[in-house]
Amino acid sequence: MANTYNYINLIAIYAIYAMSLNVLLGYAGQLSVAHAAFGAVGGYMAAYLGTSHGWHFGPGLLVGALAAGVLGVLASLPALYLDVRFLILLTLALSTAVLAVVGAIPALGGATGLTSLPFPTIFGQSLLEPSHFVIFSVIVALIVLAICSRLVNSPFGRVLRALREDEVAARGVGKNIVRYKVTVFGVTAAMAGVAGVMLSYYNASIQPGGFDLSQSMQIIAMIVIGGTANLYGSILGATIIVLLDPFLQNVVNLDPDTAGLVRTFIYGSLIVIFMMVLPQGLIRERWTIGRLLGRRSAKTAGGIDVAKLADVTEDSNAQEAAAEAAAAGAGQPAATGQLALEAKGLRKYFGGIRAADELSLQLRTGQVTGLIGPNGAGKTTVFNLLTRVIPPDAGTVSLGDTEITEWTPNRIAVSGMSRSYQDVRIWSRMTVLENVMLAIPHQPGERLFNVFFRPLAIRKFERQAATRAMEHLQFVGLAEHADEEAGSLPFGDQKLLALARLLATEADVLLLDEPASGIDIDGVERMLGLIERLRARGKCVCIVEHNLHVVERLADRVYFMEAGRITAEGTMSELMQQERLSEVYFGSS
Ligand SMILES: Nc1ncnc2c1ncn2[C@@H]1O[C@H](COP(=O)(O)OP(=O)(O)OP(=O)(O)O)[C@@H](O)[C@H]1O
Repeated sequence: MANTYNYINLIAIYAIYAMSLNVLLGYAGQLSVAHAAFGAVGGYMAAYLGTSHGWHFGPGLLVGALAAGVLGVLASLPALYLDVRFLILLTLALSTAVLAVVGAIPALGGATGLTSLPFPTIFGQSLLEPSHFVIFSVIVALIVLAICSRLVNSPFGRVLRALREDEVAARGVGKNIVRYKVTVFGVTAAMAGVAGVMLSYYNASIQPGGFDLSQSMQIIAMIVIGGTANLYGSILGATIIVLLDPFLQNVVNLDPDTAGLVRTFIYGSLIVIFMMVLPQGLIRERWTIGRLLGRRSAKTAGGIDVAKLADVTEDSNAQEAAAEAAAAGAGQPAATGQLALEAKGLRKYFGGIRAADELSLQLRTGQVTGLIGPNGAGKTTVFNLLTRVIPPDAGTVSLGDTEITEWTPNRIAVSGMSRSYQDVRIWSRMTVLENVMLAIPHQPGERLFNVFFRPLAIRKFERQAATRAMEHLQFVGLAEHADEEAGSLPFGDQKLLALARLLATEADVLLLDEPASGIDIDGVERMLGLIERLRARGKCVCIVEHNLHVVERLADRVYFMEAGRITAEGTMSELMQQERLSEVYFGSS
């Protein structure tokens, strides 16, 4: 029986590790091999305070979690500037550094660590035996499950999933990815700190070796096997990995040393096998207990039932009007022909490549402006400069009367200008509805404080957001696909989804990068019709497009670009008269 309690305690503690890493890795897509090291920081902090300063377990647990959280925040800062692949190296270096430091501090016992930790006491009760500890460890694991579940099933968690799939697109709809990354590193490291404190107090000792890379790999194995982006999967993974040891020793009859080696070999092999054969693990992302019991689970991150929004999809004039109004944004249509955006003297060189030079343009409300030119002329670079995805070497950009040259891309996106991408960049593993909802600006549920302390406000906003998103989907004709995974849509529908997402940002200046490329004739017709309706509602639209028929039909004014410069402008028919344009497009002079 004592053994059973022991395993339950270990499963609970490792489930805390695994669930918190799953939020960071499985949901937010931030690869970290330093999770055990965060546990070490928490564990050492509490153990030191307990052994040297007589601190009680409870305050030590809180301070340990806080210390690990602070280290998590610090680790996130260089992570902001690194491609996700280099995060492994960063966190590996961090893990090695943490263990080297704790191993070198005499007050922390060097390589032998700290031993004879006092028995933990909770509300005056000493937890002397595994059977005493078990209620506490299970309760803490359930609290961590509740916290993680609330986090990932909130609008905040929806943004984390968008970061995992396409950070650029998340920034493009106005999400401050710095805030999300720092928060998720800090919160998950703090939870790892809790696991580290519990593990050291449970073992009554702490050594650097208990938190090394193999421990981190063990936690990663729990996630990969159980299910990335599924918290129940983390608990299952923790159970499998913890019980592997007694299985090898008691069932296969290996001695403890051999069992240790075989176990490490099995982790490594299982990680590789699962990643190749079952990359989402035993329990897939969208599997919930309800779904496993046969209930159809079609809820948004904020818990809104998609089926209940289905009436929006029914065809009626009122809903058409709502969709039209949602697409145009609140309020009256802006007066046609007003200056909405002006760029002056933009310059961008990539080494010796001139992508933009002395480039000035104006975009007006209620008009479609075309940006055309041969491959490599710099058209997409212009969009990148206007939205500051890349900073210009020189020049200014103004949105209305406000200069926005130095603004961040996310600030620009929530201030009235948003863009689409040649390669759509939808969040494939999220539903169609979630893709659109995520782009709605100023959501209270995207703030951590509100996630835990203002659930009613979140629910109310979420209901409104879901309705608005359905109206945008209605506008582009995708409402009946709301609950489908976005990646499963045909490419033409993905382009329409990208347009709906763009409209959800409520921007008045819309930059569309090749909206009609790669789709069939019916799709092109549908897309053009939608853009015309947006223009009629006063939106300022700029399209980059190679298909001159599309430009001719849509654009009120056209800029022709070559080698980073605008070399001609006018209506399409005016430009068609120019020899240079025929030469570039039709190869004649
Ligand atoms: N981030 C970058 N780093 C280096 N060079 C770049 C970068 N972005 C664009 N370029 C270069 O700048 C030039 C303009 O590229 P851009 O993609 O803006 O052209 P484009 O007119 O949109 O082309 P296409 O019609 O083929 O999409 C090209 O030579 C391209 O290789």
